[in-house]
Amino acid sequence: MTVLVTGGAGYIGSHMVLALRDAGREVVVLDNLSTGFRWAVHPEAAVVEGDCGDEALLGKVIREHGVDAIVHFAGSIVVPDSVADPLGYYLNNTVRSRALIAAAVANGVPRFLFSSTAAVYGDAKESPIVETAPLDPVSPYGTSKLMTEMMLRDTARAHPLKYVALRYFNVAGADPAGRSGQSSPRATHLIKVATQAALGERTHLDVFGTDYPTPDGTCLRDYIHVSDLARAHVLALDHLAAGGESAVFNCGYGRGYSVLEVIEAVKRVSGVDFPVNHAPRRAGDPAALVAGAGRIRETLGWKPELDDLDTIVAHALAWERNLAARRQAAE
Ligand SMILES: NC(=O)c1ccc[n+]([C@@H]2O[C@H](COP(=O)([O-])OP(=O)(O)OC[C@H]3O[C@@H](n4cnc5c(N)ncnc54)[C@H](O)[C@@H]3O)[C@@H](O)[C@H]2O)c1
Ligand SMILES: O=c1ccn([C@@H]2O[C@H](COP(=O)(O)OP(=O)(O)O[C@H]3O[C@H](CO)[C@@H](O)[C@H](O)[C@H]3O)[C@@H](O)[C@H]2O)c(=O)[nH]1
Repeated sequence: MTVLVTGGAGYIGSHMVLALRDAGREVVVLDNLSTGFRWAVHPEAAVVEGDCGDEALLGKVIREHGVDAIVHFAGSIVVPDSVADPLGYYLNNTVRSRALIAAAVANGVPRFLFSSTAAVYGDAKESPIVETAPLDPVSPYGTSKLMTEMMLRDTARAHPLKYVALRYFNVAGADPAGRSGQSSPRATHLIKVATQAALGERTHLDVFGTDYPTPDGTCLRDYIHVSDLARAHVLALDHLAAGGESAVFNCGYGRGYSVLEVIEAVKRVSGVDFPVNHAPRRAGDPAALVAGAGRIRETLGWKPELDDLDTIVAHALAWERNLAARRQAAE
């Protein structure tokens, strides 16, 4: 079984490649390296530099490598950018996903995993949010992902293709063995930015909004360790290979931490008291996003191994130090 991983040079995709290689699977990565890094890909995985919307290239890769499962991470991920450039997001996340699904069907690939997001729920009225909650994205990013979920649902009804859509909550941390991590210098994610502040790479951290209807006034999020998330994907592939039905799963631990709690954790773990400013709310931030996380445990037997905020922060910090050392070595 060869698994095609689109976006395998990116943050989450590179951890999936590690998990697949750790499980002894053959892997081919397709990535256009727009935000990913070739060095982030496990050395035993094949790498094709190209676009996941290029149907001719996809057909060639699928046939040459004998691909029988596709895991689709490639996409654009910054919510405010999607508000400024909706058509760019619909092109990269929706139109190109359509091409990839079409190539899967045309070449008889039977299994497909898709990186979806908690953003498909929008401003959820309930917390925790279960998979059957209303789908009402408030950003083009969320809509672009929901449209792909719908394409997969309809395609799976018409063709012999089974799929799993995994709706990630807030992905954080880094490979415990230090082989990969969040490497984009422009990343906007809270834990990444806070570790950069702890290491003096940023002067301070802004807290976007302190007047939310939450216990301390800052937003609640469900932070899931990237390596636990990658293992969930391996189990989802096993589920489909064993004849399991197409499904949609939330990926989170089912517990929310506030922005201030995360900052405290980064200060505690790093031992550095960096400056924190209170700033206005950021557009499009829901107050609370916490996963109803039962379905994935019951269906896939997924058991988190790294469900601990300090562990997530410690691994993120270790990776940030690793990146700093790489930069120094390159100078
Ligand atoms: N990071 C999160 O918290 C989070 C949360 C929910 C969902 N997701 C989803 O997970 C997936 C991976 O996110 P990430 O955080 O690893 O982001 P990332 O930017 O690190 O990875 C995306 C990868 O896809 C590649 N890529 C982008 N467009 C491409 C294209 N058209 N053809 C080929 N390659 C392309 C990039 O070069 C990069 O390597 C995305 O689909 C994202 O929407 C991420
Ligand atoms: O410098 C910062 C960065 C973030 N935040 C806050 O921290 C929380 C988390 O923000 P961030 O880490 O940027 O993640 P989200 O905006 O929650 O989005 C992530 O998680 C979503 C699912 O929950 C996914 O859909 C998105 O792709 C992914 O980027 C939010 O309240 C932000 O306002 C700050 O206060 N200061």
